[in-house]
Amino acid sequence: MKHFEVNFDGLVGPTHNYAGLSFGNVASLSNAKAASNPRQAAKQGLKKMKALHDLGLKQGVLAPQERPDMATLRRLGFTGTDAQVLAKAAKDAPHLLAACCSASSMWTANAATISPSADTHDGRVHFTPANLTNKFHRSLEPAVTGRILKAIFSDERYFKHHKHLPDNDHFGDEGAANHTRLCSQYGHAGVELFVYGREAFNSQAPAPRRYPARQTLEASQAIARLHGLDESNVVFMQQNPEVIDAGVFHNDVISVGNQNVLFYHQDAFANTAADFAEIQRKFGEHPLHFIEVPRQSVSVSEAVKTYLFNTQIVTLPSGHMAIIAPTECEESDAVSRYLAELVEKDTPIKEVRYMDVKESMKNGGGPACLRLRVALNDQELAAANPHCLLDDALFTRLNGWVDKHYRDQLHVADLADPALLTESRQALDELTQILALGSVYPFQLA
Ligand SMILES: N=C(N)NCCC[C@H](NC(=O)CCC(=O)O)C(=O)O
Repeated sequence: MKHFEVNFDGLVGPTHNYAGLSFGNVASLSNAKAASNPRQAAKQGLKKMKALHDLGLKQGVLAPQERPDMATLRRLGFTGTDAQVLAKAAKDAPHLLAACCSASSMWTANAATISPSADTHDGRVHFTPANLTNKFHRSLEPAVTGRILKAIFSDERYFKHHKHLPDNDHFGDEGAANHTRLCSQYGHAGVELFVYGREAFNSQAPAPRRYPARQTLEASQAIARLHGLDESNVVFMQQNPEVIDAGVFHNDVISVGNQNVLFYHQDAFANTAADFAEIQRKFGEHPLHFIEVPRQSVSVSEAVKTYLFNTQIVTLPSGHMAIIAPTECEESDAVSRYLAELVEKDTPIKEVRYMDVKESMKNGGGPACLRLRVALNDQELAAANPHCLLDDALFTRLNGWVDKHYRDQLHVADLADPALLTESRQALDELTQILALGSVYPFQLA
């Protein structure tokens, strides 16, 4: 049996904008109210997907959410026609309108946590959408995320879908951004690392003071239980609260793993020595590479600025690993020097590829935020919706679809434009046909 890691990248939605919605996310706040370019953002994302496909990797596409989220605006008390709802929200509560227009579902690392069949008790692939409770605009995502995942992974013989955790900060869950899996081969049982920011039911435990810890230990434990993971294959690790306060709002901004490599910053974790000893013990005999980046080489603030750790480490068909980094890393002397040295060292990482995802980066989303990893064997892959797997034809078709429907400039003031709602719904209606998703959006189900 063959095994693959399939990266499902989020397609950037037509309302991509900079609204400064994410307290604790430095880029989101510093670019608040800047003009965005949704067309370019979507094309940058597609280009990254195509580049990974061309490297010989399996690449999937996840559809964006319906925005503006009219159902939520109505639930919050705005009434009348769609145009009236938008106008009233823009006048009385522009912050709510912005939240209901965010294209944040593009960062599919936050869509869900996924455990491959080799790790779970029932031998199925388990999916739990993230509740994203810490940010209102993101808390609007899980129901539709669940529907989209079910439309791709529908065969119950292979796939098990759970409901997102209770919508409360005690169970704040940010999905795969705080979850990494180490393994010798994708199809072999691995060690799943769950990294959390605070303990919700223990006020004595360490926690950040300035910025929120979005993921709780209790949420991570619940996911491990739901997915039927064996205690001997799971490690719960606390993120260093000081780095959360320095702008590391998800663990994937300070560490990334792939197969037998864990690449991380010296300051990433609260209890590095004890946690790594547990990982090593649970991982067994196979060689494991802990690649630590010392703060003398790259400071935490440089890592946050450049997203050195929000890189994708991928295993190429040759067996070597490549690191897919944002161009911001190339533009930093310290980081580009570090990466040039890294590929010469005795580790599996042998090449660096820089990708331009600047439209996403300005909201704090790097290459790794834009993808959700799903490890599948060949039977599971054959059972997944083939229309969501990228090939040259789908790449060309999606580029044409973006050209047809997307604006090349969007200001926060444009979010109330009723034409944007019509354009977005037309685009998404066509997209569900291209990706053969059926009806997944509220406007399609109404
Ligand atoms: N690290 C990972 N995996 N994902 C990055 C998510 C970025 C996202 N930004 C935003 O939601 C900003 C939207 C705005 O401000 O308009 C967030 O903070 O949740």
